Amino acid sequence: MNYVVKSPVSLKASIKLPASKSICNRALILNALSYSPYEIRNLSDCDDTEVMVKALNSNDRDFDIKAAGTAMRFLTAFLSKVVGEWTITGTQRMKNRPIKILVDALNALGARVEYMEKEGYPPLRIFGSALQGGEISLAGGVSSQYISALLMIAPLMEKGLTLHLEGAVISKPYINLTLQLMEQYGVKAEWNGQTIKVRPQDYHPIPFTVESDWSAASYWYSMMALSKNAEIELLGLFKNSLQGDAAGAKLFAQLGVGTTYTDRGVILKHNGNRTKKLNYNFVNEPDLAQTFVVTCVLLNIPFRFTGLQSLKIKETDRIEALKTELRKLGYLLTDSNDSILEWNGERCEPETHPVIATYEDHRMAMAFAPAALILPEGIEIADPEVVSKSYPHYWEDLRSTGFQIEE
Ligand SMILES: O=C(O)C1=C[C@@H](OP(=O)(O)O)[C@@H](O)[C@H](O)C1
Ligand SMILES: C=C(OP(=O)(O)O)C(=O)O
Repeated sequence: MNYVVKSPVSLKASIKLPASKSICNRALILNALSYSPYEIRNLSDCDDTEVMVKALNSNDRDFDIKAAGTAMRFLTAFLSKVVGEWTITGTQRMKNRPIKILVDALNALGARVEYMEKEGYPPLRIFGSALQGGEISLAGGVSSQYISALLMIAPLMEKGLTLHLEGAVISKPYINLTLQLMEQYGVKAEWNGQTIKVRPQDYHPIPFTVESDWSAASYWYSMMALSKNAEIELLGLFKNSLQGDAAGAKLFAQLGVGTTYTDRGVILKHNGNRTKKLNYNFVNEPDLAQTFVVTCVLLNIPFRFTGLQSLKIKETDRIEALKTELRKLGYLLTDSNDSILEWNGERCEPETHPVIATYEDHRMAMAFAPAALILPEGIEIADPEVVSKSYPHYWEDLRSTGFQIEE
């Protein structure tokens, strides 16, 4: 199925964004580890959180977490300390997303995790037992989710855990998010330079409410940047958010979108500033990269984005996907070093009837939809249901604000 998305005459929106799946999936693990009697409030109904809820509440021994990176990594660590024999698998893409760094770390800490198919990749067979813990080194430049996964189970290891992170550490705000949430559940860690230390401790259950998702907010910021006449309010976002992607607000200020914080969320307004070129290192906010790439070309703002090394192992190779799909709209992007994407205004003939492929990647669909505000014919998006990974109500929210969406 494809959707053709067409612009509303004017865009007036007050949107209740989905809850952050990163926070939901951590809170679910921490609730389980603290034997919490409390139900998490404002839990997302997105796929990535649903697979986690299902796994944690089932009596099965075999889990399919579909396309959820956090669920794959967090549950692998979690299950390795729950006595029993478990298997965990996911989509075809998940079977090609590396997990060796985490598996090696767990095995070095006393776990027994084996590959069921290809060495280094899911599916996995996990023989859960009490974990000894101790001191290990692991690469910090592939995915922070391995580190978050280990940290959450660390206080329950017999000797605790000392993690030496090797090389540059990517997606650091997600590690901070993990540590902050652990602290809310009563566990302290120390992070000095390249070393994170967690002593043996118990978690304490707390009532917990999940914030709205700053990554999801970015698509509405993009719509604001691309429309002449719009009023957009986004509910449930906080200035002092635990989420690294809250940094998107500052960055969008350079693309003409100002943010006013209220006691119920944010109000977006045009601020009259637009940079001539945007240079930015996305190493801390990889999930915002697609939003900014698409928004910049449509605003005709050249850019040089670095720190994109993790994009190749996400839901799809996002660097390739962006280049291929923007070429259909007449924009020629250049990549280098597997981590840099640039555009200096290079154009080519656009396709007459472009259809944006989404590669089972929610962010491809969500980042391209705002193009409807600029392209006279609207924008056609293939397999639009992919948004359910993090934002199941995305198309309903667009419709509610006047976008026309036809199959
Ligand atoms: O820990 C998390 O919740 C996440 C960490 C990031 O992954 P990497 O650490 O693999 O970059 C991010 O891209 C993902 O959407 C969610
Ligand atoms: C990369 C993402 O998710 P994950 O790695 O958790 O599958 C994402 O949501 O953009």
